[in-house]
Amino acid sequence: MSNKRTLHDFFSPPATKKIKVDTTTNLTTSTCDAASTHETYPFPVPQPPRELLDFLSFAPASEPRTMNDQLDLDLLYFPPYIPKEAEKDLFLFLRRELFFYRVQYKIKRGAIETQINTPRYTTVFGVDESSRFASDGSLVDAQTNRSIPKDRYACRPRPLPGCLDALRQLTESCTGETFNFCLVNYYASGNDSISYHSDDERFLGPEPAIASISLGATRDFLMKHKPIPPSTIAPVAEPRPLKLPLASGDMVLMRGHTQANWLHSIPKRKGAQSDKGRINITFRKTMVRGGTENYYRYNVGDGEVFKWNEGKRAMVPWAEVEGR
Ligand SMILES: O=C(O)CCC(=O)C(=O)O
Ligand SMILES: [Fe+2]
Repeated sequence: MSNKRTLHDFFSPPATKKIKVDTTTNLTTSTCDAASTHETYPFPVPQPPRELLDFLSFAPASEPRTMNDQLDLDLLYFPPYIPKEAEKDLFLFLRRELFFYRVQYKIKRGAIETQINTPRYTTVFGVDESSRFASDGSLVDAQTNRSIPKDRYACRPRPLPGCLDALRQLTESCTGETFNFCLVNYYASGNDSISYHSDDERFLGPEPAIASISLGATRDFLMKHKPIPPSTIAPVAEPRPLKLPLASGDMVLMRGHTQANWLHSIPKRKGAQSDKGRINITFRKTMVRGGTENYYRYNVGDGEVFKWNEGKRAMVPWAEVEGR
């Protein structure tokens, strides 16, 4: 669990090579100071300032606590993971520079259709294991390296911008896991939330590892075991619910049997810090196409783009900002 390669190395071009900016595809690779662009991005995402990257490369900022003393629970908790010197600037940078969505969709149960308004801002980057992004930003088949068939995806997968890809690399080296997706949540206030769920979709494989980084306002992360049928009660203590008050810079790695057996949530919150925003970044590994479709549908959707507005101190529709 060490991180010998610095983020400086990651962003610096190799000494012998010239930075190559591909003008035909509107994509710059993340090895230089140029902003990350892609035909699917509404606007470019700049690289973080050098000092921020320097501090980030000292992650993890603490030794992790293993939490596996309960039935099916397997967590690594880093309080904190992001160094103190970087946590606030990273929060401000990501809130200011990323594009977000407020996804709405309908679910049908029997004859009843319900409108769901996702109670937080979301955005997502990445593609499942069947494909990868070539250096020109196009998608190629992971096995053959040939362009993917046009109908492989109904959605339009987006590569991780340099800032999130640097965090991904760091997190891979700190956890020994590998990730191909990055989901970002922005909770604008204590009124935004995520209800109890588990990230146990089949497209993540049998024992998915999910690294979850918190920035900004402290929010309670609640966990509870899924109901255990009475007949299968094992001769172990009944699992107790957990409450982790996740502070800015903390990371929780959920792995092993956790997703299959535990639910987690960020409930609405009143009082302390409830007027402050919080960013959550999760890194995951999606095995098949269905996962890519699912993540873009529920984290980008087809609604308008939001961007942080410093004057209004709020996410506002990007079209409004641009005067389009
Ligand atoms: O915001 C968090 O800490 C949790 C987010 C989460 O559970 C998810 O995106 O699946
Ligand atoms: Fe989750």
